[in-house]
Amino acid sequence: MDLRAASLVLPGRLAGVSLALRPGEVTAIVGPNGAGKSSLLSCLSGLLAPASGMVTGDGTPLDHLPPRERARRIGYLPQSPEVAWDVSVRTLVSLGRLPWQGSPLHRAHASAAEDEAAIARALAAMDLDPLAARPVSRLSGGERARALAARVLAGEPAWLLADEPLANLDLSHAAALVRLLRAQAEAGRGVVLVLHDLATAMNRADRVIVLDRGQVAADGPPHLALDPALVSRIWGIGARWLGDAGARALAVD
Ligand SMILES: Nc1ncnc2c1ncn2[C@@H]1O[C@H](COP(=O)(O)OP(=O)(O)OP(=O)(O)O)[C@@H](O)[C@H]1O
Repeated sequence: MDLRAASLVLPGRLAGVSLALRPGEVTAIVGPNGAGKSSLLSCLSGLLAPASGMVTGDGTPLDHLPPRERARRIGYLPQSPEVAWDVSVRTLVSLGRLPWQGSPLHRAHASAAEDEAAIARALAAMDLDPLAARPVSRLSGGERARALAARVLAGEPAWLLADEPLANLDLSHAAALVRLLRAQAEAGRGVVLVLHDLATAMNRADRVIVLDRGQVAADGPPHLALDPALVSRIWGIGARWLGDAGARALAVD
């Protein structure tokens, strides 16, 4: 499924954003605080309705899809997800399978074995096996972030939309999550990440969208979208890229 945004407007947040996102790629959305990144990701997930404009998946407006079908297609990890109940990590992750559960006669119904296998894959991918029985209230901030990411991964959606998924992770878990998301894209899924770390966007994304004051300021391959002159202008800093392709670092004055 492709994912398209047409002229999205949310007063004070998005000022006419149009994008065509492709599966099989890691797309990074970057921009200063308040640029509209989270608002755009919420609209792309179908959870926030724009005042005008439309988001479509393969030409179908997202609000025409039944909620479970939309959830099977689009997994969304918000910036500060709430955990409503103090369940175990395993139970939290298993909630990611809800979109696949329903009547056994339903076309998209998953068997219990498929659910178990997806939950096991997500727990292992986020290095949560030793914590699976632990109540969520007794996790560190980064462990909780990994559990919430695993919940989304367990749903095995066609699109993974994640708002600053690396923010609370240590270096090795952040690197593991980036590798996993790249592998998901290589397997044909769509991956869209809001990132603050421009070096991760430069080195690990296939495409970078720079948002500024609710508008797309640049959109393209990382080395073009993250041109130092544009970075300097939009973030209001002196910026230079150092090092070789794939391992660039941003030097900020
Ligand atoms: N629920 C809301 N209602 C109205 N305005 C909002 C709401 N949430 C955010 N805003 C405003 O919309 C603009 C864009 O916010 P958004 O959270 O999308 O930015 P962002 O780029 O994700 O920022 P950050 O990097 O700080 O997370 C900001 O000016 C913000 O103050």
